[in-house]
Amino acid sequence: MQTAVIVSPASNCDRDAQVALKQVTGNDPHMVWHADTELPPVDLVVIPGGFSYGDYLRAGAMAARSPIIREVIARAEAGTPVLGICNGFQILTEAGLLPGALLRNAGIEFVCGLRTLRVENTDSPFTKGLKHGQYLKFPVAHHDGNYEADDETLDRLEGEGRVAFRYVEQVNGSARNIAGVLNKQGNVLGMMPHPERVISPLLGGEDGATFFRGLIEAIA
Ligand SMILES: NC(=O)CC[C@H](N)C(=O)O
Repeated sequence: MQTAVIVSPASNCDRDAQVALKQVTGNDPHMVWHADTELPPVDLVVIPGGFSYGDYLRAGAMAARSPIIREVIARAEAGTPVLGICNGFQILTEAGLLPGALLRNAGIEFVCGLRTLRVENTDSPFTKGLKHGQYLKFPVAHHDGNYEADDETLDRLEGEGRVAFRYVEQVNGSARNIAGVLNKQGNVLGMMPHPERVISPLLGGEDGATFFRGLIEAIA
């Protein structure tokens, strides 16, 4: 099992993603710089959290135009699973791989801490190992996590089962408490909460390890 983590200037969860992937796959992921134009053959691409390009213009807007993202889009279209966490989710919407946008949190404040999510989809590689209605506790840490899309898009996402995770309480103003969404094919997931930060009791929880184990088993 080979994986890749995309690293941009001011990514800050790339090391966490690297450690989580090593823990579940046994292999070191390829750390791929944003300016690279090619990805090695991999079974999974992770775009980690952070403040790529200082969140300049809009969070994720500049990283979405990085050379490597053209290759990520090509892989996603060819069916490779792509996971965007927090800033990675922002990059995926800015790159057009996922619908909607991540706006400034309602209330303007940076939100930080463990939040509970409910699993809403079990029909994608990312969620196959989970149970519908299962609760997961993942940390959030963002100022632009307020997921918005027009009503037609939101209804379509709901109707097609593409809401992967929902917060059980209001966290940042997100429409319908959406915490994570899938693309139509189910091989691209964007989520604001951070599973890579809870992969051991030493880090305050193991729900992230459960998430990554399920994902790796689904694509093995
Ligand atoms: N943890 C992160 O990835 C932070 C995401 C982001 N740039 C924000 O604060 O909205």
